[in-house]
Amino acid sequence: MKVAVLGAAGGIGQALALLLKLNLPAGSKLALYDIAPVTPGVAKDISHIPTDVEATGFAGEDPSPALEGADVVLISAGVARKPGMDRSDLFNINAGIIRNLTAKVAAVAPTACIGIITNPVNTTVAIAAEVLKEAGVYDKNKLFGVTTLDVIRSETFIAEAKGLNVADVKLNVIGGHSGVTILPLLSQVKGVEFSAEEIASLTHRIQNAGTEVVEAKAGGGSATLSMAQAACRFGLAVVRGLQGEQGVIECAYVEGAGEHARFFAQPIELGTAGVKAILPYGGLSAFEQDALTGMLETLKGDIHIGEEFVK
Ligand SMILES: NC(=O)c1ccc[n+]([C@@H]2O[C@H](COP(=O)([O-])OP(=O)(O)OC[C@H]3O[C@@H](n4cnc5c(N)ncnc54)[C@H](O)[C@@H]3O)[C@@H](O)[C@H]2O)c1
Ligand SMILES: O=C(O)C[C@H](O)C(=O)O
Repeated sequence: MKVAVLGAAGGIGQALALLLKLNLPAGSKLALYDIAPVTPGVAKDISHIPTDVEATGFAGEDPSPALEGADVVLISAGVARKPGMDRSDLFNINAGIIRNLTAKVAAVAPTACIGIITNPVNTTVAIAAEVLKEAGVYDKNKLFGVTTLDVIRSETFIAEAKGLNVADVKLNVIGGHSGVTILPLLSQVKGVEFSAEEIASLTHRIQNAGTEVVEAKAGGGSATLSMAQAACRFGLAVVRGLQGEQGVIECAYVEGAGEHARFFAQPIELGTAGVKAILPYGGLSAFEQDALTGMLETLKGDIHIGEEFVK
């Protein structure tokens, strides 16, 4: 199994590279690419860690050597928010980066599963899909917006608020990855009751958790370490599915049947060819139904911007 990380010298990329070096199955290959000249050094650095994962690093304008033979490509290349910015403010720079990198993936590793971390995810995934389509290699079962950070935040905040063992907290987070489009289904957490105030405040905290980190980092960027853990969890799930493990389930932002929007974050089962099945996300409370209805215009608008960018 070969996993490539594009944007590997960044805050997410370096931490993700470390986690993958520690956690990928024995015999895996890990290719790190970034425009930053330090990238071969990042690979050299983690290559001294004694695990059976071979790390190589590539810098410069061309990601092709990192992509050759890749089964999974995780993309975190691009700029991050500063206080006062929305994720959509990153579009002007990140849209072009995702377009160019996805075109390289289409040319060099056209059957790879691609996980997009770069913001604004609601839009960058639509850009990647259109680029892959233009290249004639789009497989909707192999393109994912990585929304796992919303899931791990939900698990953490709910466990803290209710005094639960975090390992016991399971829920789906559906919709997209920004503001009101992030919808944690708190009503599905087993064994706890939430008051209406708790539902409102926990939902708000999960939706604004990215901003919480951006403000706390005071101009030094956005979430990197928690994001790396989230991307590692998701990347390993994709690898486990590709290797034939049964019952591998995560939420991700994928193109499904389009009941709500072309792309929608929802629970999926991963298999040997990417998405094996889109799973039902379960019943919604009245609060969640309203929130779902209320987000759709924003989500569809974000997707439309991505589709138009490529046309
Ligand atoms: N999906 C999520 O939940 C989530 C969470 C956190 C951050 N993000 C997003 O991830 C992205 C990266 O965040 P970060 O904190 O790692 O930023 P960063 O600035 O620390 O790292 C970005 C890296 O991308 C590299 N880069 C830029 N253009 C490139 C290109 N064309 N090819 C290859 N590499 C390129 C830079 O050299 C840099 O090393 C941002 O867009 C951020 O908003 C998403
Ligand atoms: O908030 C950001 O800009 C980064 C990321 O999307 C996050 O949720 O932390």
